[in-house]
Amino acid sequence: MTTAAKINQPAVALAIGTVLKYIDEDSEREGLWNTPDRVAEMYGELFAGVGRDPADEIDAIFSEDVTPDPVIVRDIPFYSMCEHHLLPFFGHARLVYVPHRHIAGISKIARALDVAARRLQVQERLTAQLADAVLGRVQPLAVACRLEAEHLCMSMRGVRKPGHRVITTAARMNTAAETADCAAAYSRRDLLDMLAV
Ligand SMILES: Nc1nc2c(ncn2[C@@H]2O[C@H](COP(=O)(O)OP(=O)(O)OP(=O)(O)O)[C@@H](O)[C@H]2O)c(=O)[nH]1
Ligand SMILES: [Zn+2]
Repeated sequence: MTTAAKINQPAVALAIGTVLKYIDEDSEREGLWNTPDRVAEMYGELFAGVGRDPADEIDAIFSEDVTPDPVIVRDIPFYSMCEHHLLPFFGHARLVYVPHRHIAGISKIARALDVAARRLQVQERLTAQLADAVLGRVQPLAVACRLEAEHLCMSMRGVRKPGHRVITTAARMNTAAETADCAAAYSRRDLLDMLAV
């Protein structure tokens, strides 16, 4: 189990205070008095996944009722932070996995997504980290994820395209010797097709 890296809130608050001094014409005004501390506390929440392994969240694994029939979880909301602009990107995730010897507690998949999302991210890496967490911990025959999101750095600034959607996918086959043949029954395309509807 990895230990979460707690952000240094006093140091972050100090830095935010400096930023405020340079971006506001009157950074001493009442409305901003507590802003550095508030933002530091908020960053503690938004970046609570730093130093944690998303796979550790998948700690309810069951060995009964396992059949190799695909399990699909869809429309799990997530919020993450773009590492280029420190602005949110947010949307919904879908995941399909084909059980082998285990099924996962479904809420644990959403927890793994949250841990991976609560750090500075790009959407592609977030998608891959979720697929890898399920592959590593549940050891299914195959798993695929699809994330659909809007990036505020593309909506409220820069190219200014509000309402756009970015779709990223990650598919993983279990290549362990005992599962390779069964996993081969599913192609990446099969899995991604299941997530497209
Ligand atoms: N692939 C990928 N790109 C991202 C993600 N989030 C933001 N970006 C992009 O990262 C790029 C950074 O480009 P730069 O040219 O360095 O930054 P910029 O001048 O602010 O770019 P613009 O956003 O085009 O104004 C932009 O094209 C963003 O759209 C992400 O999750 N995945
Ligand atoms: Zn960005």
